[in-house]
Amino acid sequence: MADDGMLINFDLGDAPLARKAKFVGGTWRERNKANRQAKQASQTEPSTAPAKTRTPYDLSRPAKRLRTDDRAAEQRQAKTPRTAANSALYVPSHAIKTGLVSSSLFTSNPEAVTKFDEPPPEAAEPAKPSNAPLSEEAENFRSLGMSTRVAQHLATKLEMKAPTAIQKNTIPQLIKDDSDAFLQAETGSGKTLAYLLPIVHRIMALSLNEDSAPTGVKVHRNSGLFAIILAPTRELCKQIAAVLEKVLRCAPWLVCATVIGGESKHSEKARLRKGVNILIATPGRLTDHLDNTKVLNVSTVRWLVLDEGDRMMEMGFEDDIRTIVGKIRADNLAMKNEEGLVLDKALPKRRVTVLCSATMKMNVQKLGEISLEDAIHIHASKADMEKDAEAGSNELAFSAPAQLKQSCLIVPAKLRLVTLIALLKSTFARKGSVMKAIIFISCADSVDFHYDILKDTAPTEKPPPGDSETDTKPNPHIETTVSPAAYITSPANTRVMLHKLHGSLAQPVRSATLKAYTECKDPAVLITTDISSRGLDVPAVDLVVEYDPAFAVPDHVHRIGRTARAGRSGKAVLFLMPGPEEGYRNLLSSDPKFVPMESYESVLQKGLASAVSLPADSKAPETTERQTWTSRAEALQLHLEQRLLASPDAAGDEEADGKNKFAKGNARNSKRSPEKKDNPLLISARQAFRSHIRAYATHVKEERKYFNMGELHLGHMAKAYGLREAPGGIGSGISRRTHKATPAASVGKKGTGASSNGGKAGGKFDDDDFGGGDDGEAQKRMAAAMAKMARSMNSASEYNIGGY
Ligand SMILES: Nc1ncnc2c1ncn2[C@@H]1O[C@H](COP(=O)(O)OP(=O)(O)OP(=O)(O)O)[C@@H](O)[C@H]1O
Repeated sequence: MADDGMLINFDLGDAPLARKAKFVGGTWRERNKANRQAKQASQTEPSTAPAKTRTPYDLSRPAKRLRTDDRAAEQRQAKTPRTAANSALYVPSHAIKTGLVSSSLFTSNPEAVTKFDEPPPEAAEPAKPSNAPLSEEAENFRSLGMSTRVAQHLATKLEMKAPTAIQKNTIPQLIKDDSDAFLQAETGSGKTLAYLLPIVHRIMALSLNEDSAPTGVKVHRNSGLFAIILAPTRELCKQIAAVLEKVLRCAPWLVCATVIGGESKHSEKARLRKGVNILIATPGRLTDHLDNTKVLNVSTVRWLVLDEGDRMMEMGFEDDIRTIVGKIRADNLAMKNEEGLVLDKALPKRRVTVLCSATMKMNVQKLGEISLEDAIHIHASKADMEKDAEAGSNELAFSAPAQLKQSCLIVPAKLRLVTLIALLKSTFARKGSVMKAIIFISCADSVDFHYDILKDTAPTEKPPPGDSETDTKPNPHIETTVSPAAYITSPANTRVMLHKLHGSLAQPVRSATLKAYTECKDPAVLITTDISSRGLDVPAVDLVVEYDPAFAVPDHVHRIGRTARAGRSGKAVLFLMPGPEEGYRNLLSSDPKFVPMESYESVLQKGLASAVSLPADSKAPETTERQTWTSRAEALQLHLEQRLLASPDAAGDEEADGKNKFAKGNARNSKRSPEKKDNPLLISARQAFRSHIRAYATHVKEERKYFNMGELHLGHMAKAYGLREAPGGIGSGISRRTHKATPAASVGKKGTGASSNGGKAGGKFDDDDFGGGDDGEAQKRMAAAMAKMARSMNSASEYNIGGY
């Protein structure tokens, strides 16, 4: 037993606990006598043992004190009403009976080896935004070659008067030239409009000339499909479609549509039959339609855009993209041979492929080989171009927006959960300072657990927003994904709304939750997986917390890029643990000062400076104003652990009745009698812990020296899930080796969403769990196998399994 962190997992029984003193030296008789005397002394006068004989791992004092104090506290609680003053720590009687003793939060934690950086001086000039629109005087959309009609529409209806740097460099190029292009620019720099505007402009030019006078050619929805935009996720497709619809309001005769997984194929077919000019699709679903929907004619397609191309490759869409490119190429040729393109005066003479991403990886080059011919590489600035050239083709070349303030927080495993709560509490302490935050977590099970533990248990007086502003009826799709938060509220922000989003949720739930988060008028937190890391554009996001580090650096860049968009400010905090993980900071930036290191103590001190508001049905008293931040952190941790230990009836929602997926999974896998119900929160925590550990093993090969399974303290990590059980119990089957997942195992765990792999550490991984997992052929084969399975399942999510 290495330290007291592990002791949380033992049932200590009722016998007094004392560490046996070991006597060395002297004769056997003398040692025996000394042992006998020590035994007698410990039986009669346990408290008189000299303090110096206690080791840091001495169990006797805390165990005994806790239990006697708690018994007394229990009796007091029975007699007197509990108030904030009379007890800070409430321990339920069953916890006392089972003898569960929590290890101290602040002992035996590994020290950070890196020295903490001084906070940046207050007077420091804030960095100039690098992804903001340019000045109106210098540039406007008209001067880039856009028609007056579109430029005016952008300025008056969309409040976009000047282009961003990437738009300035891309729009004239794609209007005048028919070359393929690769757009690479920071997150939030307006890449979507950079490729959409030239397409819209050129399609509009078929029917309207420069002065918006009719050309005599009538274009309508049945004139042909001119552009296909592929994106990796349904959410991103919907978002691109929403931007395009706004732009097309100035050309209502043009129609766009989406074909994405999770939607009714029947209604998608009906829409395609009616006619569509610009189609936004996920690759899997488009391939499906190309195979099965005769009415989908791609012979007139002049643009193919691959948005977030690197992500699509990671997700195993390579074959789909090859099929799509091949089909368009073949149909274009057939069309040309037959009658030639009638409408091709304003349209490109050849099919133009545009590749678009904030991050460039080797797999993008592969994608380029499949789809691009002599592509022009378009950057936002000359500096970016030079940086990219310097980095060379084998290097990762990307950076975060200059105005984005990054920091990393070195938090020992045991303290992770309380530190997260403290960070969020101080984030929402002032009204209006932060409106929206996103917390990235490695896997869906862990998202579920953190949502469950952080949400308030009180029935909401005001229902979460429905589908429209006037809709006062609660939206059933968000019943289990949107809730007011406990713990992180403050007197200034008494209502902070909590949202959860991951790929294992049904599509209507995903869409409704994202909408609720985007439109939420209260301060809002989104707890999510990497499903939200790409492309998601919610301008009001002020803070991104990477509670679990990304599986690969490019994913980190996309995650933090959800804030500081289009010139706005933003902050990103990365949680790392003391030890090898500290080295990861150097990977994020060649200048470590760029990502300053903060101490968790300061976060706890700030966040727990005032009392924490506990969930409405909590039996524990509020933490008191008189407590110090350390005792408040301990009380909070104890309270969280006790919530997991409460009887299912006390936890008491429908989950306890077996409706909860975790409860079901537990009943299936548990060796105990199925009647014995566990608290659903405890089941959720165990499941989340297992999945977290498995996810930890899937960091990309180059980064595993920082995220080393061998260095992970399972007992300490369990505490971050409020668990007191032995890692041997909750983590059984977890291998400390980082090994490549096999397709079969992966598919199994994906498919079931619970531990279905023969009692091994199961758990629901999220969409992206394999995105950054393992390298090489095995990874690719796995992704391809899963993509194939998704297609054969037909209903399978485009995003739900590594491929989609
Ligand atoms: N010219 C402009 N003026 C003002 N705002 C703009 C302009 N162009 C784009 N935006 C806004 O900038 C935000 C980011 O745009 P967009 O989502 O296209 O960025 P992106 O570069 O694709 O980011 P990511 O790489 O994260 O997907 C959006 O809210 C968009 O409305």
